[in-house]
Formats: sequence, C-alpha cells, structure tokens
Amino acid sequence: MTSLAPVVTIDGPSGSGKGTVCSRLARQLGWHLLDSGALYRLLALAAGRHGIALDNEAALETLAANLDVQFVAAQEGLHGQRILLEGEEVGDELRTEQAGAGASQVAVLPGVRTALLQRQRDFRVAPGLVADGRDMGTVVFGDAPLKIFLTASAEERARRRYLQLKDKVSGVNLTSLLEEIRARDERDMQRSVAPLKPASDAILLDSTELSIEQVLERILAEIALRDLAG
Ligand SMILES: Nc1ncnc2c1ncn2[C@@H]1O[C@H](COP(=O)(O)OP(=O)(O)OP(=O)(O)O)[C@@H](O)[C@H]1O
Ligand SMILES: Nc1ccn([C@H]2C[C@H](O)[C@@H](COP(=O)(O)O)O2)c(=O)n1
Repeated sequence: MTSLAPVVTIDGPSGSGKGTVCSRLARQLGWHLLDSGALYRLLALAAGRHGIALDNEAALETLAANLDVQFVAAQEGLHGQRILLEGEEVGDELRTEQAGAGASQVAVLPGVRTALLQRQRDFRVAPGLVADGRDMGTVVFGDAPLKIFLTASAEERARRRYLQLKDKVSGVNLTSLLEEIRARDERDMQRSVAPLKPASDAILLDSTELSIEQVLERILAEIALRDLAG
C-alpha cells in the first residue's frame, strides 16, 4: 500500500494571512501548494464570463467540473504562482474583493463543493502539500497530521487588506473593507455545507499581534514536533 504524502492544512478567515504563510511554508519545505480559495474565485470569474448567475447551482456545478485552470509556479505571480483561466492569466482580477465576494457566494452551493473536491485532493502528492482554505482540515483533508486555524481580528485583517490595496486600487476605503470582510466572514461561517470553523483537532493561531515571521516560526515548530518534513 502506498502512503499518502503529508499535508499541512491552514484554514481561517479572509486576511488572516493564510495565502502569505502557505506560500512561504511551501517554498521553505519544497512542498506543493493548494490555494483552494483561488478555485472558488476562478469559478465565480468563469461564471461571469459565461453569463451564469452566481446562484445557478446546476450550471455552476457543470462549470466547476470542467473548469479549465492552470496553476504555474513562478517567481512573479501572487504567492509564487501564475494562475490561468481558459488559457488567460487572471492573477490581478482574481484578487479583487469583488472576486472574493463572488467566490464566497458560489461556495455556499453543495454541488459546487462536491464538484471541486477531488480536484483539490489531487494536489496531495509527494513530497507534501500545504493547503490553504476554509475547509481543508474539516472536509478536504480530514486526516491531515497538522491542522492550523489561523485567525486575526476583523479590524486587523481590514487594515492589512487596506495596506495591500491602497497603492494598487483607486478609492480603497478602510470602512468598506471592514464591512466586506465581516459580510464574507458571516457568509463563510453560516453556510450549511463545510462552514468556516476550526477542525476539532486544529491548533488555533491568532496572528493579530504576530508578524508573518512569528506565525511561520510557530507552524514550523509544529511540523518539526511531528517530524513531517523528513
Ligand atoms: N501576521 C501578519 N502581519 C502583518 N501583515 C500580514 C500578516 N499576515 C499577512 N499579512 C498581510 O495581510 C495581507 C493579507 O494576507 P493574505 O492574502 O495572506 O491573507 P489570506 O488569509 O490569504 O486572505 P484571503 O483568504 O482573502 O485570500 C497581505 O498583504 C499580507 O502581507
Ligand atoms: N476551501 C475554501 C476556500 C475558499 N472558499 C470560499 C470562501 C471565501 O470567502 C472565498 C475566497 O477565498 P480566499 O481566496 O479569500 O481564501 O472562497 C471556500 O468556501 N472554501
């Protein structure tokens, strides 16, 4: 019997630092990276392009099952990846709050989640996987040997997002970013299927007052404790 590659899951709300930490961790360990939020974002984007409403579950399920996406490791892309939808690079469009809100809407649909499940599990190959999302530890990789739930206060997450966007997007506003983050938290936590919550065996890590380096240090210590990186 072949043993499954190790996986570290990092779940948590928007802006808690999952993407940043996961890509740094994957690079440091030489492991693969799954940005599961990008899949939901890509689906919402593809739906817009194909004129499919974000609540049309049957059409979105078909679209999700056939989604033509590529994740290409690269120095210059966000979190070390270039992301292609139907052959076209969509990195910048994907990171907007609008794409995030669209992703959060399609993500409530059970058919969509099922259609994306195996695609996510296929990322688990040797030497290992760092998986970033909302339900990595609770659903997709329930047997993961290390599960982290990374959080931070909504105010701190909005502040981080503001700093990230202010020089790139015109008219960014801290108050509306905070409102958007709260609305997304609410939808992600209240949905009936795979809601955002810590797995019962997850380690809770509040990054409100931690630097990215400190968060990384703590996760690397847990990896070493479990001897996951060989
Ligand atoms: N501990 C931290 N201290 C300060 N800034 C941070 C910290 N962690 C992340 N950031 C910054 O916060 C912003 C959001 O981080 P990131 O995109 O990694 O969050 P996320 O949890 O992946 O969000 P989303 O789920 O919406 O993709 C980035 O600009 C990142 O550099
Ligand atoms: N495993 C996941 C990942 C993401 N989502 C949904 C909910 C989020 O609001 C949205 C965008 O995610 P992000 O790119 O901000 O991490 O996608 C989910 O339901 N399950």
